[in-house]
Amino acid sequence: MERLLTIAGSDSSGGAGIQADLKTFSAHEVFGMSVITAVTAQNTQGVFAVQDIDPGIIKKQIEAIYDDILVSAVKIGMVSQVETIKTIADTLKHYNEQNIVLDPVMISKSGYDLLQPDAKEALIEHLIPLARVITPNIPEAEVITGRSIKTVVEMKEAAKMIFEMGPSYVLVKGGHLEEEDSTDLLYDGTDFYFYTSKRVPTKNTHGTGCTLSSAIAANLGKGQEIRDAIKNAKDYIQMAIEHSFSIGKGVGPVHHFHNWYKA
Ligand SMILES: Nc1ncnc2c1ncn2[C@@H]1O[C@H](COP(=O)(O)OP(=O)(O)O)[C@@H](O)[C@H]1O
Ligand SMILES: Cc1ncc(COP(=O)(O)OP(=O)(O)O)c(N)n1
Repeated sequence: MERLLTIAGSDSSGGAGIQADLKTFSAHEVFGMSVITAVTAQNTQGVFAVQDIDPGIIKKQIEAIYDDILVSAVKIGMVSQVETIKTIADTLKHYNEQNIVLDPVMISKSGYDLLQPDAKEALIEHLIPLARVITPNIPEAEVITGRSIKTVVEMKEAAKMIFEMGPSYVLVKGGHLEEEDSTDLLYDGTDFYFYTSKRVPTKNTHGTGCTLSSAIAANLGKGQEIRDAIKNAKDYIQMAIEHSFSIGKGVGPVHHFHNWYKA
């Protein structure tokens, strides 16, 4: 069985972060493992506090896994601070990990800084070059490139700029563009590929980015080619959003299907 690792933060409400990643891995019938970078106190209404995990313990968690278990692919989510980023990058380089999906988590939908503003440069310098695929949403792509993105043409320009930072592929997600469809675009350094789905009219989109990146990692871990991995992950997130639901008073979580592709 494929062995998938998520390196990310914990979401106490279970909709995003490590919890969403592990649910996604289970739904894809791969074995999930986790390295926790931070513990957040959050629910459907917002993020209220963050406790970063000591970088030494983050390193030990990664070593404990790699010294014992062959990892099929890794998803990286919330990395919080400069020392966390450097530690993850150095340790994954030590183990020569190539199959990395980087979700450059920066600000929660409720507006909380999940990446400290002074850590942006470290993310660009140390983690982006290691990524097989990076999956920024539009606000994240704007921060990384320093450019405003309001159109598909601007999404393409941003993808090109981010590609120059060293990942093998860039997937700019279009969930934040207010259009009838939700279109993500992949850039491989030469061509653009579009992944379009009908926008689901729901407020319950907590954890969409985490789920999509984990599904891509699971598919890559199974040996799928990048374009199939993204197409299948996009189908998964579409179904998960279509079946999202309200818990609590705010933005509810997406639903994770087991055996969804056999349904
Ligand atoms: N309302 C929606 N209907 C259908 N797909 C959506 C919707 N909102 C987001 N998506 C899709 O979910 C994934 C995550 O998108 P996005 O919201 O851009 O990222 P993030 O969750 O990181 O902010 C993308 O594939 C995007 O196209
Ligand atoms: C611990 C943790 N990690 C990541 C996120 C961001 O999740 P995302 O799916 O990108 O979007 P929102 O959940 O913020 O809607 C998070 N909230 N918590």
